[in-house]
Amino acid sequence: MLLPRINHRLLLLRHLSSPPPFLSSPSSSPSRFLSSSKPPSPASNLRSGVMTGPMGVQPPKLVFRQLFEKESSTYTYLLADVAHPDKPALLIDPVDRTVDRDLSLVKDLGLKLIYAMNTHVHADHITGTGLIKDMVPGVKSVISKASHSKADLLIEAGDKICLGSLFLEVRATPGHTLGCVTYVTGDGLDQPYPRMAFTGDTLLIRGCGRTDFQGGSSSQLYQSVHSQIFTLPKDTLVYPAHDYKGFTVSTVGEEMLYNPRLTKDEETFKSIMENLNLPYPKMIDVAVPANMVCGLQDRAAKA
Ligand SMILES: N[C@@H](CCC(=O)N[C@@H](CSS)C(=O)NCC(=O)O)C(=O)O
Repeated sequence: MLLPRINHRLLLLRHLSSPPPFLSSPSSSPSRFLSSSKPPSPASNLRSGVMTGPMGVQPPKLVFRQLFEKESSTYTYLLADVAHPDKPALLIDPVDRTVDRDLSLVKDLGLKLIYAMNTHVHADHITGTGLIKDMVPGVKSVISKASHSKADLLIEAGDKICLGSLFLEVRATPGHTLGCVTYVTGDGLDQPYPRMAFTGDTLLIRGCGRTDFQGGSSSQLYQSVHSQIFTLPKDTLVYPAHDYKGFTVSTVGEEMLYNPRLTKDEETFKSIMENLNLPYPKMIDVAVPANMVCGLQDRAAKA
């Protein structure tokens, strides 16, 4: 069967100097969100996992699912633009063990998976991006250039990853690892509201990623969170790559108030991080080399 060809140069807009047409219209200025006489209510934005725009009058566009892998307590996220004829979709931080489940959901929802993305080189599980590439022809694996890993698309801060008419901004948030990034949904009237930040292991709910291996640095993580995440609107939803306590989602405002590590000054934060005394992840020696090639461990060994 012939699959439609997708021009990935059009989908990945590097260091966009001027906003795309839909953002340049005066009606899409962020101040319109504030000046709306009818403020958005949660009910108007979230219906059965489908988000609409801030006024609740736009056709639903984003299909969003949070999926859990219980052995590593990892969250995988599925996003799709269902208003686009192709229904393009992407997965953030898929896990090898749950690829079948994730792909079957993609199929059930009639989506066309185009990207399998990582927020960073994981140390506790093997990414599903390699398996997904094998199972779904045409899917591109994505990871940051700063991770020094192999993938089809090596992204950098400022890149925009387009998904139909939705897009994700890339923010560099090193600290847990050198190459950690946070993907943030776009800013604009036709983008999901509130914005959503996929923080990987940089910012966890009431916690943060450890900084004691893989080029980690507590001072870098502190700066990353404060400059790249805590500067987002306070109602931005925070979706981490892990949760060990049963939380599913937080907001920037909530973490700015209640995160027990990141509400402290930098020196106190560093001391907290130096004294975590966490055992190394059980799979670190297998997971890191595999994830440096986006999980294509068998192929890399054979090559
Ligand atoms: N026990 C797990 C690993 C737990 C762990 O170290 N989690 C990491 C993220 S995965 S590398 C982390 O940063 N934790 C921060 C924290 O405060 O818990 C295993 O053996 O896999």
